[in-house]
Amino acid sequence: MDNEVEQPPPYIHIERNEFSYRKHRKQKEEDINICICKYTPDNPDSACGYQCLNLLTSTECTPGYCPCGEYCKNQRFQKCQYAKTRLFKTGGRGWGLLADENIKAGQFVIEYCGEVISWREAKRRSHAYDSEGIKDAYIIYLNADESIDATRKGSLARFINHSCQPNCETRKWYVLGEVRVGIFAKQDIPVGAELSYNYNFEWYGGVMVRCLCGATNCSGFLGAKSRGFQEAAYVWEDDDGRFSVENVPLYDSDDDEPTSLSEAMGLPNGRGTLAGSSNWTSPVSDIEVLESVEPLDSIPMDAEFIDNVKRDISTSSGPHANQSNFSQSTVRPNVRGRKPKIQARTQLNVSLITERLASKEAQEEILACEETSKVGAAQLSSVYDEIRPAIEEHERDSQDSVSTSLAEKWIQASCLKYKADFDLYSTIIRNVALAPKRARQKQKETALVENGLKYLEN
Ligand SMILES: C[S@@+](CC[C@H](N)C(=O)[O-])C[C@H]1O[C@@H](n2cnc3c(N)ncnc32)[C@H](O)[C@@H]1O
Repeated sequence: MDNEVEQPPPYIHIERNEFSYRKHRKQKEEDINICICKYTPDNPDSACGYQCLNLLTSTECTPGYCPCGEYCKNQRFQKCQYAKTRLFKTGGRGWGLLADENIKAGQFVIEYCGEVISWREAKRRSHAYDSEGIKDAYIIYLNADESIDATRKGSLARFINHSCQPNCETRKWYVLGEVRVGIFAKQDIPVGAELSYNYNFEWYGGVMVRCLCGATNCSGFLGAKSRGFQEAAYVWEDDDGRFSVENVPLYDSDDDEPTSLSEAMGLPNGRGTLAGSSNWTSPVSDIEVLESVEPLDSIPMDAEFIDNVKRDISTSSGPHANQSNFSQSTVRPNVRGRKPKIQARTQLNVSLITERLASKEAQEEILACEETSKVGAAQLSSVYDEIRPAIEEHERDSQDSVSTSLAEKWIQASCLKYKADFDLYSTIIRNVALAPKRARQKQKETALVENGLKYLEN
């Protein structure tokens, strides 16, 4: 009889994050938040229950400082107060974790432990794991500078799979001066149900994985919304029954077969041709192309912008340059003989755009928006100056450690600045797109005046 029970690939089990590239931060006394809870035996919830100020700000109480002492219930990460879970083998998604007891909505399930590493190291390791053939990704985002890597060392949380309709979520908590990531139940989870959360972390290149979560709103691939996903093209079934993807094209055509290299290069037997050839018809509409008009991003913010635009775009030419404001998308030959990828690169109709942006109305409108944008930028930079000491004190370039009121100020200033920038760009686009309407309106007005004069003459 075969007594061997299948086990997941080996890893080192830890229940505390490990710090190899830097030391664990020591919590300074002045940084310790002390709540005002009081333990009373007849009301156990009084000991750092749902009204605890620390709990409400996702901060664990510090032992020795909490007024509730040993009764404090707000030290779940420190005391590893996890829900009961169990490993199991899924169909097609490797190992997974399931609830081994009923879990209540909002309950802390488990901490995502691993090695705390810098973003640079995360990127390096991710590529290294990829080339070592490690298919499962265990690196998650911690903050602007750091990640947690549970590939070699981690807690059971490393086995929780992704779902586009998850029953858990990740939450960040401050514990003794460090940020830690916990998995929390989003809803009541019955015993035996698989635990899942949405992998909202940046997918560092490498192979893409087809999502097998089965949710109706499934986005198709793990990390489908990440930047890394844009690079990729093929779905294959691995030996272990998992689907992986390499080089997924940005568009989804009705026939997904690979094209030959000659097709991809636009040679005579191919359907597509490189930009500039009259055979190619772009499936990308003008509206879609508008979203990615690159030169508009780089229009300088001063009164001489028209001249600069003229200079910047005077070199663009092409067969379609005089047909519309934004002409053909270009096609990048795919070196691996796959379908050509449509790139939303555009060529501009130079004279038309210059003419439209040169109108007095356009200039006035754009300059006014530019002014608002400058005010927004100045406000943002002054708020940043306020925040800087707090950031420097905490030796990290994030707003994790500033007060809520300052963070709110920062958010308001950022929104103002983004809105001003948006207004500026949309004004430029509107002036390019709507100028003919304005011209027609003027013609109409002139005609009305002329007709009126004629009427009076008669
Ligand atoms: C953090 S690990 C989860 C545990 C993993 N299943 C294991 O066996 O160790 C993430 C990896 O699990 C697999 N995975 C997780 N969720 C998936 C899903 N919804 N569909 C397909 N594969 C999934 C992918 O290979 C992914 O890189």
